[in-house]
Amino acid sequence: MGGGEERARRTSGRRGSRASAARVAAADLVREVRARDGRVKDVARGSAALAGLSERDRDLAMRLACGAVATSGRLDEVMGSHLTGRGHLEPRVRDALRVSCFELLYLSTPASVAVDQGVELVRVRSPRAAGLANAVLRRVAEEDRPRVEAARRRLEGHVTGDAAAAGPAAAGDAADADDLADLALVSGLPDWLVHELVGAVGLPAARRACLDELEPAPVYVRANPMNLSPGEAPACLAGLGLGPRRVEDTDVYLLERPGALASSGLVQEAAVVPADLAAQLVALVAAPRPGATVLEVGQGRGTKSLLLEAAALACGGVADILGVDSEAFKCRVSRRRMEAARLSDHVSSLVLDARELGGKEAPAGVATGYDLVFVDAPCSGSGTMRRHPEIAWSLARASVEPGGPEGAAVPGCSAVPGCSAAPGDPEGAAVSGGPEGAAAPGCAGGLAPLPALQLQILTAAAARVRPGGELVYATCSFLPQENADVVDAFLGTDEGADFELAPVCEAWGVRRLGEKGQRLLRSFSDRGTFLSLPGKWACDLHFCARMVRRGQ
Ligand SMILES: C[S@@+](CC[C@H](N)C(=O)[O-])C[C@H]1O[C@@H](n2cnc3c(N)ncnc32)[C@H](O)[C@@H]1O
Repeated sequence: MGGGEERARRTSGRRGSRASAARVAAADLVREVRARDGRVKDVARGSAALAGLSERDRDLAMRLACGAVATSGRLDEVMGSHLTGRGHLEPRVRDALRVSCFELLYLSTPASVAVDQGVELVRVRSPRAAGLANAVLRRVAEEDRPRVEAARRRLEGHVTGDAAAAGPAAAGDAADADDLADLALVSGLPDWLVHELVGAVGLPAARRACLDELEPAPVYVRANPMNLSPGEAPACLAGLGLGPRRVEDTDVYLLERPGALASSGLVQEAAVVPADLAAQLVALVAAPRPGATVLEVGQGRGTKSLLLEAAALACGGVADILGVDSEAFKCRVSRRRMEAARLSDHVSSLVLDARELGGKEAPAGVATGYDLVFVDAPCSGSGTMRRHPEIAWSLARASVEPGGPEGAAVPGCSAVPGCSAAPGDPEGAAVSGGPEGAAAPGCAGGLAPLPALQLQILTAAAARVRPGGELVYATCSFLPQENADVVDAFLGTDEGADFELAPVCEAWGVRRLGEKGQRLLRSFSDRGTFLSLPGKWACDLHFCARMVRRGQ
């Protein structure tokens, strides 16, 4: 913070109030995310202001910063409607106003407190903008907050079956313009993503997802059997006060009080693997048998490798996994994690562009045929926006929808005009470089750039499945363009003609679950593929499809 801002902060308490440390930290985070075009979590990790706060204030600062980023476009629209004729907002003033506008619209803070704090927060940034902030925030409190509250009540009415609260549009599952407007207002998502969400999961599930969208994401863990026996996990988690709740009869636990997980050392020691329930279930669909050979494509920092091994170990023994990823630093992180997990003899990492996996000859270090090839594809991350709030308003529609405006694309489509930028992928859809001249085949064939890259990776990886072996394709996106469309396009290629779709519920790792776990999986399985939806268990939206290569 500059000296001017510090002076302004010291003198800001005109009527005895001053901006709270949590709100100042939130506005700092929002500014940093904008200035660095970064991710909230990465910026938060290095934030001294955040580190100096109490746990309660840190939680509030994170809630405000994540919310202000997740709803930024919606907040600008609301604020913009009260700014007409009032001139241009300096970016640092806009950052502070977004934080306060989010608090007014989406948190239960009394309006008078949120407005007063908002004015003081803006005064810290720019004393002369305090009057403008006062005028805008008062109108947001009087006009927009009641609109959001009413929309929320209607959505809750639909979800709980309270027809009086739901209002006249209660009947039927087809979304009309009022439904879409309510969903957009309550979730803060861009209109196009709301539209896509309803198309992908249906109106009832979209309502639940939109109601949850701005709540803190739940924390799920499962034990790494190499360091903590699954039988001892519940007592260990409960003893630390984490409030574990078992998900049906799986080995996955929801932590009802996850606050102490970070300081418990369990994650650093690789005793437990934190990952959303959806990711944990995808790993069960892809679970390798003990002793199986596995090629994991898009290994990233190794979370799924740990989950795949946990599933194999729970059934008697380790699998042999080779993970490939185009990002060298992720491979380094993954190797470190496997050492901590005592799995480095069984899981290795290779820096490789997966598009090089195709053809008769396998690249150096890669075997010719694997029992299982698991493609954890680079994707938009649209199913994980609760955890990665910057995705919602930075994801370029044209990167996932064919025929969109030029310029929104992913590297690897570089041979195709307009393919040069990257979408807002939490796990690096943006790959640097790529094999010489490797155009994404689908780019020219009607797929948008990101699905085209996914198809190219899936097709190349499929070449490494042995006859009779399995190919699992997964994304953390709900967009059909990245999911079923890619799988359908793959099955239509020469390589794909050798594969047939196999129901996820018949996967070995799923059949080994008890009745309740299998029922949970079945509830997420539509036409044989998997798409997780928020319901009894809050979770991200992930997709996976399982395919088997013909022959033995
Ligand atoms: C969804 S993330 C994988 C997450 C990872 N499996 C985990 O559980 O931590 C997709 C990964 O694909 C990698 N990736 C993107 N393009 C790639 C390519 N052409 N070849 C190999 N990996 C790629 C990204 O670096 C990213 O780590």
